[in-house]
Amino acid sequence: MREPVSRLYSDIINERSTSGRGSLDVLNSRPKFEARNVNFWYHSKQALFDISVVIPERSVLALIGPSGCGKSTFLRMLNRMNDLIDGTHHQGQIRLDGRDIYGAEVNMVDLRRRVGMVFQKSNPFPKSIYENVVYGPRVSGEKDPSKLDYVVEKCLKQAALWDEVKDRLHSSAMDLSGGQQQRLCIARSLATDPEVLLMDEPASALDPKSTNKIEDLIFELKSQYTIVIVTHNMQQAARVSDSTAFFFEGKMIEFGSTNMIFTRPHQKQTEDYITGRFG
Ligand SMILES: Nc1ncnc2c1ncn2[C@@H]1O[C@H](COP(=O)(O)OP(=O)(O)OP(=O)(O)O)[C@@H](O)[C@H]1O
Repeated sequence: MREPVSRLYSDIINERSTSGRGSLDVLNSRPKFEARNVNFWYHSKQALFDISVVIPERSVLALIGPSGCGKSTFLRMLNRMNDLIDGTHHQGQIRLDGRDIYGAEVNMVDLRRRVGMVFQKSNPFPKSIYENVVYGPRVSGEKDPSKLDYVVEKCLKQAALWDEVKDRLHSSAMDLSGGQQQRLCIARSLATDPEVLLMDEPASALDPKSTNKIEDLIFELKSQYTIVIVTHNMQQAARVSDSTAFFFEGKMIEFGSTNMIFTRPHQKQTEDYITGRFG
Protein backbone atom coordinates (compact mmCIF):
# COMPACT_ATOMS: atom_id res chain seq x y z
CA MET A 1 0.00 0.00 0.00
CA ARG A 2 1.29 3.45 -0.89
CA GLU A 3 1.07 6.32 1.56
CA PRO A 4 -1.84 8.70 0.86
CA VAL A 5 -0.69 11.93 -0.77
CA SER A 6 -1.81 13.99 2.24
CA ARG A 7 0.83 12.21 4.36
CA LEU A 8 3.61 11.73 1.83
CA TYR A 9 4.78 15.35 1.78
CA SER A 10 3.29 16.53 5.07
CA ASP A 11 6.67 16.48 6.85
CA ILE A 12 8.15 18.80 4.23
CA ILE A 13 5.14 21.12 4.21
CA ASN A 14 5.03 21.23 8.05
CA GLU A 15 8.78 21.74 8.31
CA ARG A 16 8.50 24.65 5.89
CA SER A 17 5.85 26.39 7.91
CA THR A 18 7.61 25.88 11.24
CA SER A 19 10.92 27.16 9.84
CA GLY A 20 9.29 30.28 8.39
CA ARG A 21 9.70 29.03 4.83
CA GLY A 22 6.02 28.39 4.19
CA SER A 23 4.74 29.07 0.70
CA LEU A 24 3.58 32.53 -0.22
CA ASP A 25 -0.05 33.34 -0.78
CA VAL A 26 0.38 33.07 -4.53
CA LEU A 27 -3.26 33.65 -5.38
CA ASN A 28 -3.08 37.16 -3.93
CA SER A 29 0.33 38.13 -5.33
CA ARG A 30 1.02 40.48 -8.22
CA PRO A 31 1.52 38.61 -11.52
CA LYS A 32 5.00 38.78 -13.08
CA PHE A 33 4.26 36.52 -16.04
CA GLU A 34 0.89 35.63 -17.51
CA ALA A 35 0.62 32.94 -20.17
CA ARG A 36 -2.65 32.95 -22.07
CA ASN A 37 -3.77 30.04 -24.23
CA VAL A 38 -0.24 29.17 -25.33
CA ASN A 39 0.24 26.51 -28.01
CA PHE A 40 3.67 25.62 -29.32
CA TRP A 41 4.98 23.50 -32.21
CA TYR A 42 8.35 22.01 -33.22
CA HIS A 43 7.72 21.83 -36.99
CA SER A 44 4.35 20.03 -37.23
CA LYS A 45 4.61 18.42 -33.80
CA GLN A 46 2.59 20.23 -31.17
CA ALA A 47 4.46 20.26 -27.82
CA LEU A 48 2.25 22.61 -25.75
CA PHE A 49 -1.54 22.77 -25.71
CA ASP A 50 -3.51 25.76 -24.50
CA ILE A 51 -1.35 26.65 -21.48
CA SER A 52 -2.68 29.46 -19.29
CA VAL A 53 -0.95 30.26 -16.04
CA VAL A 54 -0.09 33.24 -13.86
CA ILE A 55 3.38 33.34 -12.28
CA PRO A 56 3.34 35.55 -9.18
CA GLU A 57 6.11 38.06 -8.65
CA ARG A 58 8.85 37.17 -6.14
CA SER A 59 7.77 33.59 -5.81
CA VAL A 60 9.02 30.20 -6.97
CA LEU A 61 6.97 28.24 -9.50
CA ALA A 62 7.90 24.57 -9.94
CA LEU A 63 7.13 22.88 -13.26
CA ILE A 64 6.75 19.14 -12.72
CA GLY A 65 5.72 16.21 -14.89
CA PRO A 66 7.11 13.16 -16.66
CA SER A 67 9.88 13.35 -19.22
CA GLY A 68 8.83 14.90 -22.53
CA CYS A 69 5.69 16.59 -21.18
CA GLY A 70 6.81 20.08 -22.23
CA LYS A 71 8.26 21.60 -19.05
CA SER A 72 11.51 22.82 -20.64
CA THR A 73 9.67 23.96 -23.76
CA PHE A 74 7.38 26.11 -21.64
CA LEU A 75 10.32 27.41 -19.58
CA ARG A 76 12.15 28.42 -22.76
CA MET A 77 9.08 30.29 -24.00
CA LEU A 78 9.49 32.70 -21.08
CA ASN A 79 12.68 34.24 -22.49
CA ARG A 80 12.11 33.26 -26.13
CA MET A 81 14.96 30.76 -26.16
CA ASN A 82 12.80 28.56 -28.41
CA ASP A 83 13.12 31.23 -31.10
CA LEU A 84 16.68 29.94 -31.57
CA ILE A 85 15.34 26.54 -32.69
CA ASP A 86 14.46 26.27 -36.41
CA GLY A 87 10.90 25.40 -37.38
CA THR A 88 9.18 26.44 -34.17
CA HIS A 89 6.07 28.57 -33.86
CA HIS A 90 3.49 29.38 -31.25
CA GLN A 91 0.07 30.87 -30.65
CA GLY A 92 -1.18 32.76 -27.61
CA GLN A 93 0.36 35.40 -25.43
CA ILE A 94 3.00 35.56 -22.74
CA ARG A 95 2.98 38.80 -20.81
CA LEU A 96 5.80 40.05 -18.62
CA ASP A 97 4.64 42.88 -16.38
CA GLY A 98 1.57 43.12 -18.61
CA ARG A 99 3.39 43.37 -21.97
CA ASP A 100 3.49 40.61 -24.55
CA ILE A 101 7.09 39.38 -24.83
CA TYR A 102 6.35 38.15 -28.37
CA GLY A 103 5.26 41.65 -29.48
CA ALA A 104 7.04 43.18 -32.49
CA GLU A 105 8.65 45.98 -30.47
CA VAL A 106 10.34 43.69 -27.93
CA ASN A 107 14.10 44.10 -27.61
CA MET A 108 15.51 40.58 -27.30
CA VAL A 109 18.72 41.65 -25.56
CA ASP A 110 16.67 43.46 -22.95
CA LEU A 111 14.28 40.52 -22.56
CA ARG A 112 17.12 38.02 -21.98
CA ARG A 113 18.73 40.44 -19.53
CA ARG A 114 15.47 40.69 -17.58
CA VAL A 115 14.80 36.94 -17.76
CA GLY A 116 18.01 35.02 -16.98
CA MET A 117 18.49 31.30 -17.36
CA VAL A 118 20.41 28.61 -15.48
CA PHE A 119 20.74 25.21 -17.14
CA GLN A 120 20.85 21.65 -15.84
CA LYS A 121 24.50 21.22 -16.64
CA SER A 122 26.56 24.06 -15.31
CA ASN A 123 28.22 25.79 -18.23
CA PRO A 124 30.88 28.22 -17.00
CA PHE A 125 33.03 29.80 -19.68
CA PRO A 126 36.65 28.56 -19.74
CA LYS A 127 37.78 31.79 -18.11
CA SER A 128 38.46 32.96 -14.58
CA ILE A 129 35.77 33.08 -11.91
CA TYR A 130 35.89 36.88 -12.12
CA GLU A 131 35.53 36.98 -15.91
CA ASN A 132 32.57 34.62 -15.78
CA VAL A 133 30.65 36.95 -13.47
CA VAL A 134 31.47 40.17 -15.34
CA TYR A 135 30.72 38.67 -18.75
CA GLY A 136 27.21 40.19 -19.05
CA PRO A 137 28.13 43.65 -17.72
CA ARG A 138 31.16 43.75 -20.04
CA VAL A 139 29.01 42.84 -23.05
CA SER A 140 26.69 45.70 -22.05
CA GLY A 141 29.69 48.06 -22.17
CA GLU A 142 30.64 48.35 -18.49
CA LYS A 143 34.38 49.09 -18.25
CA ASP A 144 34.81 50.75 -14.85
CA PRO A 145 37.00 48.34 -12.79
CA SER A 146 35.51 49.41 -9.47
CA LYS A 147 31.96 48.81 -10.73
CA LEU A 148 32.97 45.40 -12.08
CA ASP A 149 34.63 44.50 -8.76
CA TYR A 150 31.45 45.54 -6.98
CA VAL A 151 29.28 43.34 -9.24
CA VAL A 152 31.58 40.34 -8.71
CA GLU A 153 31.45 40.60 -4.93
CA LYS A 154 27.73 41.29 -4.80
CA CYS A 155 26.72 38.47 -7.16
CA LEU A 156 29.06 35.88 -5.66
CA LYS A 157 27.67 36.75 -2.22
CA GLN A 158 24.11 36.45 -3.51
CA ALA A 159 24.99 33.07 -5.00
CA ALA A 160 26.51 31.96 -1.66
CA LEU A 161 29.91 31.38 -3.29
CA TRP A 162 31.94 34.42 -2.21
CA ASP A 163 33.51 32.90 0.90
CA GLU A 164 34.66 29.86 -1.03
CA VAL A 165 36.30 31.76 -3.92
CA LYS A 166 37.17 35.27 -2.76
CA ASP A 167 40.88 34.41 -2.56
CA ARG A 168 41.06 32.93 -6.06
CA LEU A 169 38.85 35.11 -8.22
CA HIS A 170 41.37 35.03 -11.06
CA SER A 171 41.79 31.28 -11.20
CA SER A 172 39.92 29.16 -13.71
CA ALA A 173 36.21 28.53 -13.21
CA MET A 174 36.80 25.08 -14.63
CA ASP A 175 38.66 24.10 -11.43
CA LEU A 176 35.57 24.58 -9.27
CA SER A 177 33.44 21.62 -8.16
CA GLY A 178 30.18 20.93 -10.00
CA GLY A 179 28.14 22.53 -7.23
CA GLN A 180 30.39 25.59 -7.15
CA GLN A 181 30.22 25.88 -10.94
CA GLN A 182 26.43 25.84 -10.78
CA ARG A 183 26.44 28.63 -8.17
CA LEU A 184 28.90 30.54 -10.36
CA CYS A 185 26.45 30.24 -13.26
CA ILE A 186 23.75 31.62 -10.98
CA ALA A 187 26.08 34.51 -10.03
CA ARG A 188 26.72 35.13 -13.74
CA SER A 189 22.97 35.29 -14.38
CA LEU A 190 22.50 37.71 -11.48
CA ALA A 191 25.21 40.04 -12.83
CA THR A 192 22.92 41.28 -15.61
CA ASP A 193 20.46 42.42 -12.95
CA PRO A 194 17.56 40.18 -14.02
CA GLU A 195 14.02 40.22 -12.64
CA VAL A 196 13.28 36.57 -13.37
CA LEU A 197 15.46 33.46 -13.14
CA LEU A 198 14.56 30.36 -15.15
CA MET A 199 16.19 27.21 -13.82
CA ASP A 200 16.08 23.96 -15.78
CA GLU A 201 16.83 21.18 -13.29
CA PRO A 202 19.60 23.23 -11.69
CA ALA A 203 20.50 20.62 -9.08
CA SER A 204 19.96 17.36 -10.91
CA ALA A 205 23.68 16.80 -11.51
CA LEU A 206 24.69 17.71 -7.95
CA ASP A 207 25.32 15.77 -4.76
CA PRO A 208 22.91 16.21 -1.81
CA LYS A 209 25.05 18.84 -0.07
CA SER A 210 25.34 21.03 -3.17
CA THR A 211 21.65 20.46 -3.85
CA ASN A 212 20.85 21.79 -0.36
CA LYS A 213 22.92 24.87 -1.07
CA ILE A 214 21.08 25.52 -4.33
CA GLU A 215 17.73 25.07 -2.57
CA ASP A 216 18.73 27.48 0.22
CA LEU A 217 19.87 29.89 -2.44
CA ILE A 218 16.55 29.69 -4.28
CA PHE A 219 14.82 30.53 -1.03
CA GLU A 220 17.07 33.56 -0.48
CA LEU A 221 16.78 34.77 -4.07
CA LYS A 222 13.02 34.79 -4.22
CA SER A 223 12.85 37.86 -1.99
CA GLN A 224 14.18 39.75 -5.02
CA TYR A 225 13.49 37.63 -8.06
CA THR A 226 10.70 35.64 -9.63
CA ILE A 227 11.93 32.08 -10.12
CA VAL A 228 10.63 29.29 -12.34
CA ILE A 229 12.25 25.91 -11.82
CA VAL A 230 11.88 22.64 -13.70
CA THR A 231 12.49 19.69 -11.45
CA HIS A 232 12.02 15.93 -11.48
CA ASN A 233 12.59 15.83 -7.75
CA MET A 234 9.21 15.99 -6.03
CA GLN A 235 10.69 16.60 -2.57
CA GLN A 236 12.60 19.51 -4.02
CA ALA A 237 9.47 21.00 -5.61
CA ALA A 238 7.64 20.63 -2.28
CA ARG A 239 10.56 22.22 -0.41
CA VAL A 240 11.33 25.23 -2.56
CA SER A 241 8.28 26.31 -4.54
CA ASP A 242 5.28 28.47 -3.72
CA SER A 243 3.20 27.28 -6.62
CA THR A 244 3.39 24.15 -8.74
CA ALA A 245 2.21 23.34 -12.25
CA PHE A 246 1.83 19.72 -13.28
CA PHE A 247 2.30 19.06 -17.00
CA PHE A 248 1.36 15.91 -18.87
CA GLU A 249 1.66 15.32 -22.61
CA GLY A 250 2.01 19.04 -23.36
CA LYS A 251 -1.01 20.07 -21.29
CA MET A 252 -1.03 21.77 -17.93
CA ILE A 253 -3.21 19.42 -15.93
CA GLU A 254 -3.18 21.34 -12.66
CA PHE A 255 -1.77 24.52 -11.19
CA GLY A 256 -2.05 25.70 -7.61
CA SER A 257 -0.25 26.50 -4.40
CA THR A 258 2.46 23.97 -3.58
CA ASN A 259 0.69 23.20 -0.31
CA MET A 260 -2.43 22.25 -2.19
CA ILE A 261 -0.76 20.29 -5.00
CA PHE A 262 1.33 18.25 -2.57
CA THR A 263 -1.36 17.55 0.01
CA ARG A 264 -4.73 17.59 -1.76
CA PRO A 265 -4.39 17.79 -5.54
CA HIS A 266 -7.69 18.03 -7.37
CA GLN A 267 -6.71 15.90 -10.36
CA LYS A 268 -6.10 12.19 -10.13
CA GLN A 269 -3.26 12.41 -12.68
CA THR A 270 -1.45 14.90 -10.44
CA GLU A 271 -1.86 12.66 -7.44
CA ASP A 272 -0.69 9.60 -9.39
CA TYR A 273 2.41 11.46 -10.52
CA ILE A 274 3.47 12.92 -7.20
CA THR A 275 2.87 9.65 -5.40
CA GLY A 276 5.06 7.86 -7.94
CA ARG A 277 2.31 5.78 -9.56
CA PHE A 278 3.52 6.79 -13.00
CA GLY A 279 6.28 8.72 -14.67
N1 LIG B 1 14.53 20.94 -30.24
C1 LIG B 1 13.47 20.13 -30.38
N2 LIG B 1 13.05 19.71 -31.60
C2 LIG B 1 11.99 18.89 -31.74
N3 LIG B 1 11.26 18.42 -30.73
C3 LIG B 1 11.63 18.79 -29.49
C4 LIG B 1 12.74 19.67 -29.24
N4 LIG B 1 12.86 19.85 -27.90
C5 LIG B 1 11.86 19.13 -27.34
N5 LIG B 1 11.12 18.49 -28.28
C6 LIG B 1 9.95 17.61 -28.05
O1 LIG B 1 8.94 18.37 -27.38
C7 LIG B 1 8.34 17.58 -26.36
C8 LIG B 1 8.52 18.29 -25.02
O2 LIG B 1 9.92 18.27 -24.68
P1 LIG B 1 10.51 19.04 -23.40
O3 LIG B 1 11.98 18.94 -23.49
O4 LIG B 1 9.88 20.35 -23.31
O5 LIG B 1 9.95 18.10 -22.24
P2 LIG B 1 10.36 18.05 -20.71
O6 LIG B 1 9.10 17.84 -19.95
O7 LIG B 1 11.19 19.21 -20.36
O8 LIG B 1 11.24 16.72 -20.68
P3 LIG B 1 12.45 16.29 -19.70
O9 LIG B 1 11.86 16.20 -18.34
O10 LIG B 1 12.86 14.96 -20.23
O11 LIG B 1 13.52 17.33 -19.83
C9 LIG B 1 8.98 16.20 -26.42
O12 LIG B 1 8.17 15.36 -27.19
C10 LIG B 1 10.31 16.48 -27.12
O13 LIG B 1 10.71 15.35 -27.84
